[in-house]
Amino acid sequence: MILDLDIGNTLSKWRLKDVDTSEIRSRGAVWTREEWRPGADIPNLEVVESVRISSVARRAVLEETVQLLRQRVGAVYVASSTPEALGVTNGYEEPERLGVDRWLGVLAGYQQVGACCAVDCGSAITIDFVLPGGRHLGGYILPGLRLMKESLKLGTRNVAIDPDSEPEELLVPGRRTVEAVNHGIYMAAVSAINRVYAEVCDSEGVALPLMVTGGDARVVARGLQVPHAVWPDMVYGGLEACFPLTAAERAGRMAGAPCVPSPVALEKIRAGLAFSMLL
Ligand SMILES: Nc1ncnc2c1ncn2[C@@H]1O[C@H](COP(=O)(O)OP(=O)(O)OP(=O)(O)O)[C@@H](O)[C@H]1O
Ligand SMILES: CC(C)(CO)[C@@H](O)C(=O)NCCC(=O)O
Ligand SMILES: [K+]
Repeated sequence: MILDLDIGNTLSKWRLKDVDTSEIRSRGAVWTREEWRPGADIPNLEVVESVRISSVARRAVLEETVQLLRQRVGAVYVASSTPEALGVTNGYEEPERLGVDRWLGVLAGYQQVGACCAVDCGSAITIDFVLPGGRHLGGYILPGLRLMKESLKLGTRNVAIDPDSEPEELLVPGRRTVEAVNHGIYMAAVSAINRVYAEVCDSEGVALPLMVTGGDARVVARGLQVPHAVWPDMVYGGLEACFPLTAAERAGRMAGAPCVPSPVALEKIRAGLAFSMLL
């Protein structure tokens, strides 16, 4: 079994993947600040042969995790942001400073569709771009839905946006504090992504496929105006592409990779942008 670990700022997600069949056997999540110690929420390490890790947590968290896993598991692979990988060149001035979850998302996206826009809606919302030919441009970081809400300190932190609500409901003026906050932060996230996507496609002269991942991907994606795919396992896809272990992975197939719709024509994106500038 392969253990894939995605250690985020809030949650550490894991999944167990069968080396022989490439099937996902189980999944779970634990709070990142908690100790990585076997228990109900932790996979059984007895069955694990290799571990692949993406971590954006404090260095100490990763070090402790790796140290513990090395005692029990044959092979431990830790992903890092590099100047170049799998045909993509990292757009950061200091490539190693690009969050590795962003880098893995970009690599997965490029492997799946080539040039693209990769959005991660987690503790932070990140928006990254790769052009045809593999040049990563860099991207944008804004607070995630939860962080925006907590920073307001209006007593609404425990009332989450219902992930099943329709974007139309979420965009009307709120008539209670909790509604005003939820609708406000939803509007902030969704309109930032719509705008940044259009601006970058316009200035680079290319319509890009769009992929969305992270804990808030589903609800945020519903407010996006252009074709897109939700890809919950996008970061894991990057781990698979960097450290292929199964036959399917060696053939370039990532588990759970979605069918990504073609983007709308660049003229349409430009027309939408021109229209929003008039408002
Ligand atoms: N059970 C949950 N616990 C915490 N957050 C959740 C949960 N379910 C959904 N979320 C939402 O998911 C977001 C966290 O997403 P994700 O799990 O992708 O975070 P993360 O990986 O810790 O983030 P990052 O990688 O940006 O640090 C939160 O903003 C929250 O709104
Ligand atoms: C932005 C986050 C927190 C998103 O998970 C992560 O990618 C990170 O810690 N990045 C380092 C800073 C950067 O990417 O520029
Ligand atoms: K993440």
